[in-house]
Amino acid sequence: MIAVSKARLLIQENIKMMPVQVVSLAEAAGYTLAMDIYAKMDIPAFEQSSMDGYAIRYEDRNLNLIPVGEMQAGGQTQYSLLPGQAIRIFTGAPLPENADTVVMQEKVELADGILKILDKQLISGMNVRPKGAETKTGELAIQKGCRLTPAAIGFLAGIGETEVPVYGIPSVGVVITGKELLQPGKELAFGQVYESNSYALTAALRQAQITKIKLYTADDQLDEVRLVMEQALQNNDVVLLTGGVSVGDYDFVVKAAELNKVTQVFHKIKQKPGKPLYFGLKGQQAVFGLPGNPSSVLSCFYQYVLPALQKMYAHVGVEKTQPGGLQIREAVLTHEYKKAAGLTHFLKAYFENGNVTPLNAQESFRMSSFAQANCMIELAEEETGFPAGTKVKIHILPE
Ligand SMILES: Nc1nc2c(c(=O)[nH]1)N[C@H]1C(S)=C(S)[C@@H](COP(=O)(O)OP(=O)(O)OC[C@H]3O[C@@H](n4cnc5c(N)ncnc54)[C@H](O)[C@@H]3O)O[C@H]1N2
Ligand code: MOO
Repeated sequence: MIAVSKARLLIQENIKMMPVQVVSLAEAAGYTLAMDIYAKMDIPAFEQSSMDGYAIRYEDRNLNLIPVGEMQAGGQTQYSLLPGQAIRIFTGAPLPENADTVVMQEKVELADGILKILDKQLISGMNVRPKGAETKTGELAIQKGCRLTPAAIGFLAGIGETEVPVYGIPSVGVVITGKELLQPGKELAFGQVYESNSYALTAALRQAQITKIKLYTADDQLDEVRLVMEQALQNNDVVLLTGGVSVGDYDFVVKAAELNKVTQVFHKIKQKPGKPLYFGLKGQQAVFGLPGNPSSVLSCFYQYVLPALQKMYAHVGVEKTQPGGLQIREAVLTHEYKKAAGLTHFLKAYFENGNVTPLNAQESFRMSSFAQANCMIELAEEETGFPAGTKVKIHILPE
């Protein structure tokens, strides 16, 4: 058995980033940019009005001006101002030649075809967006490693990009093992339990931007687990198995991984829940054997699988080595908590205003506390007593 810190390190050291691919901007949300993007053009591509009003020559501001035309956003006609002239202009329209300033329509007086400027605060260049104010041709527009948020995608579209190089987001095969499992909605026979791990994992994967998810099921027989794992490895970048990873006579995940030429990196961590967690590699593919108890599955997902996936698609920064995963904070324990030494404990807990309360029902077969939790408390392996008021490390669960 290895320590939690060692397991985290082994995952970070062994997980490799996904190859770079090009995706259309429309499909790019959530990906991480794999190359610097340089602006191909000046944006705005022309001097542009930022207000509805009148385009003028600043030096003419005290004259009686004659409006001689109109420029609408998208209009095709270009005007050239002569001294004493103005052009009616609208937000987004190109400035006429020789104009340098736009006066808001609220700050003019127009009577009998004569325009007077009333704006005492008017300064030269006011209400004009310079050409290239957003990006200049050849300039770095957005850096490699940026996450493609809605804002980043809008920015890239606005400077004329249509596709972007990104780190691929891994596809994930979820293999559910267990003879006792029944789909929810059907009537339970003796000894059966509702299959819930695939639901929790699929939801957690979707929350982590993973959309290519394939589900597989396998009975508790070595040959079947081996075969299904083989199929999952053929079709996915990452394979998550639940159940069958402990020491019982019907636990075949570790053996099946070996038969599939998956190299074990570790099996068993000094932690509760999720002690029998397995991690192996087949080339660049990662295999996680998640201990079957529903709460162990989700706990291991957040602590180990999520940081691994996030490293693969560079969610946590391209050149950086921080582990990713859940956001970590410190909080003050509201109630005393005791545990034995020897295992790191992850407790389902509720965090509010800097305080954290461990919830009831911490057993790994129970999900009711997890369903109410908004964080997990991490209690160190060798520590035993945690009086109320102790500062503890917490991991914030995604909403
Ligand atoms: N002698 C020992 N026994 C066990 C040990 C040990 O160290 N020595 N470790 C225990 C711990 S801790 C855990 S965690 C479990 C992990 O066992 P497995 O990964 O082999 O999981 P299973 O035995 O297949 O199932 C455990 C439990 O979870 C339920 N389960 C499984 N899959 C699902 C699913 N998809 N949906 C809902 N529930 C599921 C299953 O019915 C069992 O109740 O081993 C302990 N034993
Ligand atoms: O690791 Mo187990 O999850 O304690 O039941």
